[in-house]
Amino acid sequence: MNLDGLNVAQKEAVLSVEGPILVVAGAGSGKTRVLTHRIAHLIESYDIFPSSIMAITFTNKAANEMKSRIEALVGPVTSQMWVGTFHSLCVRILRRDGHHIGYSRDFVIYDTADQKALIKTCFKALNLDEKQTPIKTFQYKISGCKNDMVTPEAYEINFHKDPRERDFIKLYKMYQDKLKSNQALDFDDLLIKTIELFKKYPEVLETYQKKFKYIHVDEYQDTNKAQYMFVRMLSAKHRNLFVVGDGDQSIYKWRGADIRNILDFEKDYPGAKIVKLEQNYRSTQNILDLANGVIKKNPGRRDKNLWTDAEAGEKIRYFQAYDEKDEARFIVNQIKREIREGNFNQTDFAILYRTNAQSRVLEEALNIEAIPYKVVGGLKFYERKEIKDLMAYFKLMVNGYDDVSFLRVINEPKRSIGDKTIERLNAHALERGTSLLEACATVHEIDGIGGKTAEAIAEFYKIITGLKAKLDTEYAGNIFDELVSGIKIIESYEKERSEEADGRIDNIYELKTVIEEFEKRQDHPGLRDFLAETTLKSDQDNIAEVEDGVLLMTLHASKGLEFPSVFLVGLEQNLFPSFRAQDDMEELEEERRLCYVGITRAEKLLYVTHAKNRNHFGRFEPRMPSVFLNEMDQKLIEVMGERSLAAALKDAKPKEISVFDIKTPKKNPYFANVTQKEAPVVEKTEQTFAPGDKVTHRVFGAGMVVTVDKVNNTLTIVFDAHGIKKLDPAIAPIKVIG
Ligand SMILES: Nc1ncnc2c1ncn2[C@@H]1O[C@H](COP(=O)(O)OP(=O)(O)OP(=O)(O)O)[C@@H](O)[C@H]1O
Ligand SMILES: [Mg+2]
Repeated sequence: MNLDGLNVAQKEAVLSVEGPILVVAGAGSGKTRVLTHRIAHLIESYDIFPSSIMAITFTNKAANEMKSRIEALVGPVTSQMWVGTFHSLCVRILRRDGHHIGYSRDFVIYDTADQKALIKTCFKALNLDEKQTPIKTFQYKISGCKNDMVTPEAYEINFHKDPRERDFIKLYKMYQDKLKSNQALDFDDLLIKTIELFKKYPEVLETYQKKFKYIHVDEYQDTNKAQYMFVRMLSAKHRNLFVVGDGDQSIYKWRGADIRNILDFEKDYPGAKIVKLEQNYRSTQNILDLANGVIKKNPGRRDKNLWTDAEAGEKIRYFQAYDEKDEARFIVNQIKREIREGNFNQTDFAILYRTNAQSRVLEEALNIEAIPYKVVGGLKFYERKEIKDLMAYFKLMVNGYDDVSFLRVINEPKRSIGDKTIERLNAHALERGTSLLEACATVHEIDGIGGKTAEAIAEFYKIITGLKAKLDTEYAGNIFDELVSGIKIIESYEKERSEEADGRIDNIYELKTVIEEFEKRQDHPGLRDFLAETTLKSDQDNIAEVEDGVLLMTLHASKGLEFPSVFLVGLEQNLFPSFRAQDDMEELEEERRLCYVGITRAEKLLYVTHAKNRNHFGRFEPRMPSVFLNEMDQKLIEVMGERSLAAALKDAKPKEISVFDIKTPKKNPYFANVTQKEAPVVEKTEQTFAPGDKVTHRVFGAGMVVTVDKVNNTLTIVFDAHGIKKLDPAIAPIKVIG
């Protein structure tokens, strides 16, 4: 096999055939390339059967990419290898051998929606109240347990004394039983059950161990406990495990990824060969220097200095925008200019942001200039669930006959209105020849709908018709506010306390911003007009969406990918780094790794932008530049706008942008309601903490202290909905609750 396209260190890795091997290296140093070449080399030079090779990665996109890279090297035999995501490989194993542990080969896989429906059934059976604990909370908790391989039984042993955990224990057990009796597995189970199979049936494990003589894992730094176990068991016999990763790119702690898997590789696999790659083939030296400078600020990492043969390249282009629209306009103008000057094609650009809600303004700016774009791994703004729901409310206000919109929102957020009730309402409407909405007016006359359900429907009717009456007199922004508070949609997402729900809340406020901006351009209250305009616009959006457009995606979705020109946008405190990092060092370090991932996606040109003000939660607020901007070497930066980075940072008084100085976390509007309900939180306290203490944190909610480290002054706390965190008790807004 031709190894010309590899450097010395890469060759060393590719030519290592036996034993455990870890390739640990920074971004763009060819880890994925080494992994695919190694597989090709095994086949071509050692006549290894393709069917004895396994290669694992994290996303379907990455798996397909890997397959085609291998295929380009060795041709169609690729199809005999097992190349896939952890989940897809486990499915294959369970289809063949799941019968040992009671699963037929036709088991079904439950996606998140199915999973939710099943949890709901369990809620009913156990008489649990969805309003008290949202289904999502338990859904995340189950997933968290499974990622850490904690069974219901194990959970019970640890937490049975805690009365607040009893419901969860019952639910988790019932959920597992029902999955089993439905012959169903959820995503997390795919791994868990495979491991269970291997543990209970060593002879089954042995056949796979014998079959897979060579196992490969890309992005090893993001494996969680279950994935780690899976790999460990499979490779135990031959010990030919080849993993590649970069501790600096571990960005999935919130999904249970454990960076220690990579740090401990030598310990876990004695005699392992470690190969380090230092030459980067992706980016210019300026881009690399910037990345190195930022990631260096993370303590406790092994320093590695990426270098490149490539030229210094363009400087990093910095722009401070007046607000998010100005930022979007700047980006679009730059894209247009670069294309016009023949430097890049439209497919060469990627815009990376921290939160999904940021895409809206960017999409709009691209639309105005008719630049085709594609939102990768996510939905366009107007296709997102919460936005569609609110738009359906508006449609229903404008047109009470719109039964489709009615059905979309009658039980959204949850009002305990089930299929039976809908059938009865429908029959009632048919009988009277009215719309479903009108049928609600006389809900108390319908047989079989009574009590709370009837009240909920009556309330729904009241809200819609009440707002309908104001459509021509009241400003759309106010109607929006009344609707959102009337249906309690924010509260319902707040209760979930998950990243996903936080994103949805962001989007809801973003919609308010859109509405208010629209209205500013009108001389009359304009919800009707707004609705008409956006419906048209979102149709046009579809026209603009093409495969070869500008790419928009979150930083998380960009891992492993590369683009000639990258915009890293919204570099502002409490956005990137996220507000979650404001009093949590570990979160901040994870955000910094995310920043490193973002910077290192760029090949030739990198822009970093931030806005001085931003519409956020429906308010126009001043923003502080991100602490990461402060960490960027200004010598590498070229100022694009009127204001230099130095000036922006000076204005913001460096003190204010150092997260280390923040003692009192700013109140976060997400949690405004939650905070009000809780007892006042003592900020700086003389409280003492002991392992086992139940605590509540203003942002992360309820949790339990696991360890108290007096030397470093940190507490390790397991939060119900946010996993394990290390916090400084002097800074974090925590309170012992008994
Ligand atoms: N020896 C080499 N000669 C030429 N190009 C190379 C070489 N090694 C890697 N490359 C190219 O450099 C780019 C980055 O490689 P690759 O994606 O494998 O890096 P990586 O370490 O997996 O990055 P990440 O950490 O971002 O996943 C790719 O375009 C790859 O083809
Ligand atoms: Mg890679």
